[in-house]
Amino acid sequence: METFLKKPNMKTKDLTKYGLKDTNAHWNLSPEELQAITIEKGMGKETANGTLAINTGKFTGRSPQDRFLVKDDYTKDRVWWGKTNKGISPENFDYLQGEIEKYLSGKEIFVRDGFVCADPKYRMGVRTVTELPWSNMFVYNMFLRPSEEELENFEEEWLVLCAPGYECPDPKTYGLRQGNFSILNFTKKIALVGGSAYTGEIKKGIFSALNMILPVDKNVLPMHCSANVGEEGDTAIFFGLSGTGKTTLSADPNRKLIGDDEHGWTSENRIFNFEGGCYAKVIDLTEEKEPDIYRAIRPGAILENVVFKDIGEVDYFDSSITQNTRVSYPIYHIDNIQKPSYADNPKNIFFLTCDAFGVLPPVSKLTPGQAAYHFISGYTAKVAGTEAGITEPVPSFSACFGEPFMPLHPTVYAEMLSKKMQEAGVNVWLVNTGWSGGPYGVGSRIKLKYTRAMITAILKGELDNVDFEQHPIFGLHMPKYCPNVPTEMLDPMNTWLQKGAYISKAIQLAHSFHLNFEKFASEASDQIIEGGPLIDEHHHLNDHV
Ligand SMILES: Nc1ncnc2c1ncn2[C@@H]1O[C@H](COP(=O)(O)OP(=O)(O)O)[C@@H](O)[C@H]1O
Ligand SMILES: C=C(OP(=O)(O)O)C(=O)O
Repeated sequence: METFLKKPNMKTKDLTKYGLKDTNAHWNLSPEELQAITIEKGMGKETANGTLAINTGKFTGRSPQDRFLVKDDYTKDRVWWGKTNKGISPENFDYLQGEIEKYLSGKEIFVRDGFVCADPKYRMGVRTVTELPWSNMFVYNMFLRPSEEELENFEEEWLVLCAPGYECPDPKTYGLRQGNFSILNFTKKIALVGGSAYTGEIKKGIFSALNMILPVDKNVLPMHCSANVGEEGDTAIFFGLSGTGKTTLSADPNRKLIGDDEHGWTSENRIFNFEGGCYAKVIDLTEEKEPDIYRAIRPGAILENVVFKDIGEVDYFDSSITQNTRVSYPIYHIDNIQKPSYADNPKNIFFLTCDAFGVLPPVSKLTPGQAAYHFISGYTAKVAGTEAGITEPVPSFSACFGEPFMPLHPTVYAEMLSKKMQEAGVNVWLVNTGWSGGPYGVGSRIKLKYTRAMITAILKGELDNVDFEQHPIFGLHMPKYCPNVPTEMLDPMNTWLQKGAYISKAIQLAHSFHLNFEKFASEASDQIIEGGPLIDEHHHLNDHV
């Protein structure tokens, strides 16, 4: 394998224009080469079937507080400086960019040219320069892979500089909270990742960029969702924050996978994947429960932060490094995929929420007003793992089911979605993949096989003619019957030991919804406001709590 390390770089592509000097740059190495280099450098090892396994070091998940957007003329009047999108000055960005360039200069580095956006009309070139060989292999897995010819003529629109080994020594001086950071500059079209080797930062950085560029410049709605399509061409999309089930539920052997995390909805009535690969969680993974993901773990894939129980054998139940153990793989590691990764307007939209209180029904049908209300609210629990500092489910509201990645005001995305849903005449469903029988600590997480059965029933039209009843507090319409699902669990109140305890918890949650929605109320129509919980929270809270 030494040949790769010693081979002079024959390409003449110029990195000095980015301020990178005297580098030994490897351009677009194959995944096999990158894997061999990773192992040669002692940065990873192989499982028995030859899959690369690496550790990301200190950061095993995203650090949302450390993500920034440059405050300049481009972002000034556009960005909604909400709770997680922090602003940084252009001068501080230039300083950090210069420091990263100095840090990478003189080093052996890895360059990868790839595309994002599978629809040719919206395709965008991204050049990623990484300090580590396996981060580069991640980019090969996750972005769309150009042909040889496309590589020869490749033109990048965005540049990602990823230097996990560079931590800013005096973060406060440069507007940072700590030494690691992830920053987008829309004017320079550069994404910087410093101090963190969590590969998710690279893909979520470009996702955040697309969440600005696509609606502003291209009239495309960007969505934090997975997507698949049935034999009849019926597309389904699954919105949800991290850990709610986008990847798991979209991997359905009976349907073609379009993508597991990020999609655009065009004005030409098309849903397209931004990416060329998947990034699945592998904690507690078994072949029986998640066969498609399990079988995608083969040479070419990269396992992150897993623990080996024996030579070459991974213990997927070991969370001693992190709960957020992962695997990235090119989408073609899944058998049943849509090629290319786009399809027609969706017929069904699922909002996945992982309700840690055990209040929301496992499945319910939403009216247009409820759909807009729940999209803007983005209620879920952050599940242990993906975000730094989250060790048990924490209820949260994340607008558009992806607030940390959305630079514009949530109502911009919500209005686009409502219009598209109306035009396409879709059904919208709220699916709780979280708790049943009580809150976290008392009840238990809804079994994957039941969630799958609910989704399958909907996709087959089996809930089209069943009776629904309205939830007394949330106003959601719950089916009274669903094939292959115990009927008593369809109304969550039945699963709690004490009805009174359920009602007070539900009212409490409804109250949180109302409080969260206050900041959006002035911009929301009556129809949307009426889509919220039915109760007047103060009156009922007094009655019941
Ligand atoms: N009822 C359920 N529905 C979906 N996922 C579930 C369910 N119960 C447990 N899980 C687990 O929750 C995790 C969901 O993660 P994932 O599909 O990667 O979410 P996302 O793609 O939205 O980040 C997986 O580890 C899956 O096995
Ligand atoms: C990679 C991420 O997305 P998800 O957890 O939804 O896969 C992330 O949020 O860091």
